[in-house]
Amino acid sequence: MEYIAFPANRRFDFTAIGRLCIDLNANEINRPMEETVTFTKYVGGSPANITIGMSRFGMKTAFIGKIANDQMGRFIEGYLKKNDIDTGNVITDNTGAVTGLAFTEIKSPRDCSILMYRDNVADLKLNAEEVQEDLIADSKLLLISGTALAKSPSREAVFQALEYAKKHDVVVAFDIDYRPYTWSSHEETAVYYNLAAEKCDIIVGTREEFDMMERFDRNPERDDQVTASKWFDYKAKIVIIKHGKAGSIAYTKDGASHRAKSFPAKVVKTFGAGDSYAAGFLYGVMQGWTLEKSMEFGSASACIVISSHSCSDAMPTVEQVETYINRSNAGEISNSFSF
Ligand SMILES: Nc1ncnc2c1ncn2[C@@H]1O[C@H](COP(=O)(O)OP(=O)(O)OP(=O)(O)O)[C@@H](O)[C@H]1O
Ligand SMILES: O=C(O)C[C@@H](O)[C@H](O)C(=O)CO
Repeated sequence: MEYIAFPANRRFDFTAIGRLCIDLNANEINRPMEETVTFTKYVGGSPANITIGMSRFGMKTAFIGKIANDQMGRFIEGYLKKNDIDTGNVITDNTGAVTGLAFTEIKSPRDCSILMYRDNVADLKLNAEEVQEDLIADSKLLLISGTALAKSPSREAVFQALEYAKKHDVVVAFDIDYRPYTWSSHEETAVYYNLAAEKCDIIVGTREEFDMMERFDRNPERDDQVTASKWFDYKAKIVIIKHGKAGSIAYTKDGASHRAKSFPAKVVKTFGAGDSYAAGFLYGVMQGWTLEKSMEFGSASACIVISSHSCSDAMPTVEQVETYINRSNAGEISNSFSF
């Protein structure tokens, strides 16, 4: 059954708008960041990670964003180009804004956190006039990421992109991607997340992220099915609620639910699971696979990334994901933690 009809004859399969930042992942792992000394630099930013993942899967990809006019901005742009991501709508800031930094702390495979430096970041200075309509019009799928809604003018840029997507029948996926450090209040977050979600065909988030969106009409009795059903009254065709190691559930407008278990993994760090899962799932849906197969592919993709030190660098190829699935099903991969 086809849940999403993607437009044909578009130059790009997948275009994302939002955060381009730098991950600085602690090299001395399994200890608090107070005790770490060295870090490895990777390109980061949830939408950037997802785009890199889609590109590794062989999709034709592009990015809409803003980078700092410094070495970090040029590092990011060079990495996107090296990964065959079109950067024609990646704008260099001229106001002296800086690159967002995500310092990652790996106290243990189960206890990871991210310290984010987000003051005066270039990615939130993308404005609506800088969003290229012709790029969106030439894309099959547009990904928006929740954190880009946190401040103006990035907020208005996202809504402009949504208007272009609607005008040109571009499918829209919304990765909720709630990062508290970037928002000033829960109420403001819920307002803008709901306004954006109403315009999206696919919505992906964790249970906690949907709870945040339901702030104004929260009902403790609400379950995933009720949460998902709200969005089918708008534009949504697929709503996915992620539950970490417990797997994920996709709900569809026909009232069906589709479940996926997680795969065993030798976990190094937990973050990056959501981005790699989203890339794998969206890739599967774009291939016309069943939701179960797409979720399975996303789940295995996530395991590869959480078993690695990085997020962006670790984004796998189709062959690597298929091999992971086969090895896991053959019992060759166990749930273990690397120490
Ligand atoms: N410990 C784990 N072991 C195996 N698979 C996992 C694990 N954690 C997450 N996953 C897989 O990744 C998917 C997404 O993970 P999760 O629900 O944690 O999303 P997220 O919170 O957005 O991730 P992130 O930590 O990157 O923000 C899960 O549905 C599952 O398939
Ligand atoms: O999205 C962010 O700003 C943090 C990412 O760069 C980091 O790789 C991560 O947390 C992935 O989920």
